[in-house]
Amino acid sequence: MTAFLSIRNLHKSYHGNVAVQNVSLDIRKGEFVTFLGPSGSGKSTTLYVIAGLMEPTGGDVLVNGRTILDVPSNHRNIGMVFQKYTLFPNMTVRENIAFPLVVRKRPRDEIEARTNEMLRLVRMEQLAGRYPAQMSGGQQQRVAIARAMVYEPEILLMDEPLSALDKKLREEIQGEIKRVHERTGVTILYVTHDQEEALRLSDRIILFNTGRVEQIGTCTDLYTSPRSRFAGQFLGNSNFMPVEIMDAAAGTIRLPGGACVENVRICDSGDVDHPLLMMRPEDLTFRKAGDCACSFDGQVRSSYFLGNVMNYEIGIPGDYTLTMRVYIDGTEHPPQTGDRVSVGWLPHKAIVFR
Ligand SMILES: Nc1ncnc2c1ncn2[C@@H]1O[C@H](COP(=O)(O)OP(=O)(O)OP(=O)(O)O)[C@@H](O)[C@H]1O
Repeated sequence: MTAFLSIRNLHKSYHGNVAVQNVSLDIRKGEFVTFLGPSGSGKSTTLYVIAGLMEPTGGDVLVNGRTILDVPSNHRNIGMVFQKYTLFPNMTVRENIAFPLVVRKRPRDEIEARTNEMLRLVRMEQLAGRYPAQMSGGQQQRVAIARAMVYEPEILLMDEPLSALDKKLREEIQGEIKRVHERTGVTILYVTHDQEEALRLSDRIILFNTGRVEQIGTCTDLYTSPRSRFAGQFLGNSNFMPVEIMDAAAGTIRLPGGACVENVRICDSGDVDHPLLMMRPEDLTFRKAGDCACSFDGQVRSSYFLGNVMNYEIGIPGDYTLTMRVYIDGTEHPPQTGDRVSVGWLPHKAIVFR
């Protein structure tokens, strides 16, 4: 991979408390990369170091192979959009967007042309004369994006830009951000703790956990091949169950009830004390009793309807509960609470972390 932006062994402590440790990553030009992880995992700190708003304790940040740590923040050619709307309240939409060019003393006609282009890009031409207080949160964030992009930065950093918006508006602006990315080809680094948002927007996700990079990959990589319990748990829903590994090479495990199963993927994760089997809720299906070696006999504890799928909680021996997501096509009678069922699963889709 030809790296456009590289981070090498980044380290940051605040008064002796480690916030980011040993973070290294490479980002291609034009990529949309999301920093995903729980609160306090070091996502924002990493972003601020790239922006030049914070100095690292160790490590390097390179663009096209050259360090940018000695370049002041305002000369880094990096745009930034924050969670809180940071528009100037006494300026109109048009004046807000034009501001970075005015500060850079660009010629009048260029300012005019670029500002119009940005107003079109975020579809705010109709509201160009409004003041921030006269607009919704979503509209203000679109203006903030236009203002960050007006001087054509090579990199756009976004720190939870949509977390103050409601779900519907968030989805609308996600579409808008995708469009800006496709039209301009700008490299975007996007911080969020919302897994759905990360899946919807990113080319690749960088998963953070306690100041370290836990896993880097495409959305499907991370979902189908998590490398740790943390990754499997953070992205998507999963069922976990302690098992015994009988033969790691053949992927043979023994389930709590004593049954043995082959062909399970075994993964060295480093974040479990005991081998743990992970199964995604949508990889479980109802079977007729006894027709599959890989099945659990259980009883429906509860269920609820989610539009086109049913979510089931199934109690199985050993006091475990499996969560299932089953597609409902309307032609069959789905099991009801209290029904005895057999839950089938596919070993090759399951993972054991050890
Ligand atoms: N200015 C600061 N002074 C001291 N500690 C800080 C400071 N900023 C962040 N931290 C600490 O550094 C760690 C990483 O914080 P950071 O904000 O980078 O995480 P984050 O993943 O972006 O979390 P969030 O989603 O809550 O913003 C946390 O433990 C946090 O408490």
